[in-house]
Amino acid sequence: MAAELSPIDQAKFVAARRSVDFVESGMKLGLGTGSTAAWMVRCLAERVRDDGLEVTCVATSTRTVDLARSCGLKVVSLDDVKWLDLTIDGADEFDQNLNLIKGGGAALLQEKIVATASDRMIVIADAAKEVAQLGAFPLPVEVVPFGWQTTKALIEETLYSLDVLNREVSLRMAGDAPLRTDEGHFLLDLNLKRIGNPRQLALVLNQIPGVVENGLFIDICDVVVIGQGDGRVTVRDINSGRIENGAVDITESRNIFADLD
Ligand SMILES: O=C[C@H](O)[C@H](O)[C@H](O)COP(=O)(O)O
Repeated sequence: MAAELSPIDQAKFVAARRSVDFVESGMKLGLGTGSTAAWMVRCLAERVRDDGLEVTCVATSTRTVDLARSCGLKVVSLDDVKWLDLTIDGADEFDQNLNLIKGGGAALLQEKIVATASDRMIVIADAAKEVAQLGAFPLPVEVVPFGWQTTKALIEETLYSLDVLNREVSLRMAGDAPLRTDEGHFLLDLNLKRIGNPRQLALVLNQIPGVVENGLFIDICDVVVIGQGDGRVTVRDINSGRIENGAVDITESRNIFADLD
């Protein structure tokens, strides 16, 4: 129920609710992963039900596949459709250029493949995710399990050569064992505090043997929808420079089953 939601969850709902206004019937859609994306999946399912929209969805994690199907959405594989009209996803941080850190929910690899295969990517976020400089959120890097400690050492060496001052690298755990992504890989979280040159870092990380992908999304996001706990919402389009302010009725979240992950 909306009255029981924290302001941050209300803000996530607001961004998610506004984002599904961009969906048109016939679209092929990428569905992100995480608590904000989970709201979006529910809002989308409501539009499909109430407005008769017909959409085909590709999900970015097994969690999102399960949620979308349980909401009655049609989910296919990316290989079934190959290209998408629009992807809507959350983020851990975004800057003024709409470059992102993603992967806090361990889904960065499929998220980056799906977003890159989309004509447009919309990021949905609460206002606290906006930063002047990326890096306060530890940067997730997906690595193959084979020789992961060597890969970690190579990452640390690379950070040193780039003069990155803060370079704590830790293996993400799930209880007593390393967390496995949907693709069976491990995740290293790079606590860098500040990322001076995200474009350069994204490129050099992916050149290290054993690195599968990193959580920096550079020049991928087109639009950010920023929600606030009181219902205010801002839509910012990086290509047109257009900024639109509006509001969402937060009581609408009562109609949506709020099984947040
Ligand atoms: O791997 C997970 C994703 O990149 C999420 O979109 C990101 O962590 C944001 O998640 P949330 O909406 O739960 O803050």
